[in-house]
Amino acid sequence: MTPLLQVKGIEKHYGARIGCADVNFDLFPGEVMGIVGESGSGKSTLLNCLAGHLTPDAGQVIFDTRAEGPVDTVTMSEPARRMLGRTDWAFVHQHARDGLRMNVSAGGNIGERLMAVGARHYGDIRARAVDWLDRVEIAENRVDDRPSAFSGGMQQRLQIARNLVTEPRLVFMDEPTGGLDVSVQARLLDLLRGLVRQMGLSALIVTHDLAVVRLLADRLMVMKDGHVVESGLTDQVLDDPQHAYTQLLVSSVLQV
Ligand SMILES: Nc1ncnc2c1ncn2[C@@H]1O[C@H](COP(=O)(O)OP(=O)(O)OP(=O)(O)O)[C@@H](O)[C@H]1O
Repeated sequence: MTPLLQVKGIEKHYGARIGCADVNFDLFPGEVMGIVGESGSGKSTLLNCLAGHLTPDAGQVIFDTRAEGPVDTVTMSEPARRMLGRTDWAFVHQHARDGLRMNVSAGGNIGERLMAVGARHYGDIRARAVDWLDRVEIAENRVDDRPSAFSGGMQQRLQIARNLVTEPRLVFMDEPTGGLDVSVQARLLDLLRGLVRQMGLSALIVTHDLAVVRLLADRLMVMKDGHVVESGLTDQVLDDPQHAYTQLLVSSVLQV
């Protein structure tokens, strides 16, 4: 099987400071990879390098595109990368307002993504928007409301609907449950788990919350000071951590 994503020697510095270095891994279709580590370990830098938001100083990010097969997204043109962002990729931000258009209705937020990939028929677009609102447990009668009228949890669910409606080949998620109340997090996590399973999603999920990776990720990479210090199957890494830092990370949570 061709990997969906091949990450080779990715490195990013901010002046003399290491953002991330020497990151190598493959992601296969239908796989969910968790990236964990404490604050400042380089998780967001890595995710942003992979999603084309930051240009790495070195390395390759080879993505198996729908249109042309495997392509290095680091060296591809900016317009081509932006097109990938609208078609093959999706990015779920920690703060829903970074991933939503706050002055556009909920239905419009979902419909816009569909139009970006060529949908034109108003009735079809609206029907799919309503269907996706339902899938993320937002009542149909909220379709014309703006996200600013939604709670934080609803906004996050809307952001997820907007991202998944076009059935992207790869979903990047940056702390998708961060900043929400614990009970809201649990519900969102449950919903995400259902969607990941139903859709067979391929995803990269950055989080500092081991419960998130325990529930969602097949595999795990543990980062410290910009480097991957341990990786493997999620259950294996969490139940039998080999690296002292992973042991510390796991033991610092009571129960995951
Ligand atoms: N724009 C920037 N300019 C300078 N240094 C940065 C910048 N962004 C990140 N860094 C540094 O790069 C390193 C990795 O940061 P990064 O934000 O990727 O970590 P993180 O694991 O995602 O942390 P958090 O969970 O707090 O977001 C840190 O030392 C950080 O201070």
